[in-house]
Amino acid sequence: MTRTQITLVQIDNYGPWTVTPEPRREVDLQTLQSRLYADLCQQIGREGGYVFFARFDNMIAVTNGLDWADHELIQESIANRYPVSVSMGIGTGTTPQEALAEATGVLQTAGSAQDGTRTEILGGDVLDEDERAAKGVQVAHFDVIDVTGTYTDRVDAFETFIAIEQGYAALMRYMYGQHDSLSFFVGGDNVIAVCPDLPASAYEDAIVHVSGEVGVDLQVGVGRGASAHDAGMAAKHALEECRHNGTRVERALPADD
Ligand SMILES: Nc1nc2c(ncn2[C@@H]2O[C@H](COP(=O)(O)OP(=O)(O)OP(=O)(O)O)[C@@H](O)[C@H]2O)c(=O)[nH]1
Repeated sequence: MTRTQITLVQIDNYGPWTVTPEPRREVDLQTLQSRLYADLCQQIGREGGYVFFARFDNMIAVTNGLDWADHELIQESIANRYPVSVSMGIGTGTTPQEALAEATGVLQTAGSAQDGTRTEILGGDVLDEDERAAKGVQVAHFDVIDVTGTYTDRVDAFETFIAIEQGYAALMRYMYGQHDSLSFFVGGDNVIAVCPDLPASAYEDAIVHVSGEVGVDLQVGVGRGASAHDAGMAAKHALEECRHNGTRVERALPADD
């Protein structure tokens, strides 16, 4: 059974900071946001976690391999090196949706994202040792079939961008609404969904739905592991199987599944 640990990372009091004492240069904000994201990717990734940029001021991480001390260290390191600090809410659940709702509740209960006195919150529950060792993360790596031949080499780059974003929007809504899964665009034509235990038919239905709604054709590899990294690598290999076999859905799940 999946048991996902999700960490919501929120930049403290960021809205007011972006306009104090006057609006800050947009390129500087973009640089700060992308550096902070890259930094978190590296720090969370070192422990096998994944972090997604989401809205950049709110980033969502799958942190099954990270304990309380790991979170504390990351938070301290960010505050020491950036002009902003971050708060972190941690939640766990049998679905990613449930875990994120819990993580969000931790920060919302502590106060507003735009409260200058609510800074560096660290709260919530982490998985216990047994749960951390279990293969509790399911990752589905979706990509567009032949994006290069259908879009990149044929149509205007902005038309391609719109098509990919529409596919992403249709997929993220479907996977969240139907399957309590959290899907994130990760670049190119790729979307990574963090999912609970789902049968192959759920992924097939999602692909049919997106194709019917916005005409974007997807394939998906699904993996399972003790960390997002392990599950994600298995998913990438399964996606290669799709390419090799010409199939839409391939799953690489542990033998005891
Ligand atoms: N983040 C991320 N991006 C990737 C990955 N693989 C490919 N990409 C991006 O996706 C783009 C398209 O690559 P592909 O999906 O291999 O190309 P394709 O034409 O759709 O080919 P098929 O997927 O084999 O149908 C690349 O230019 C990269 O930007 C990946 O594993 N992760």
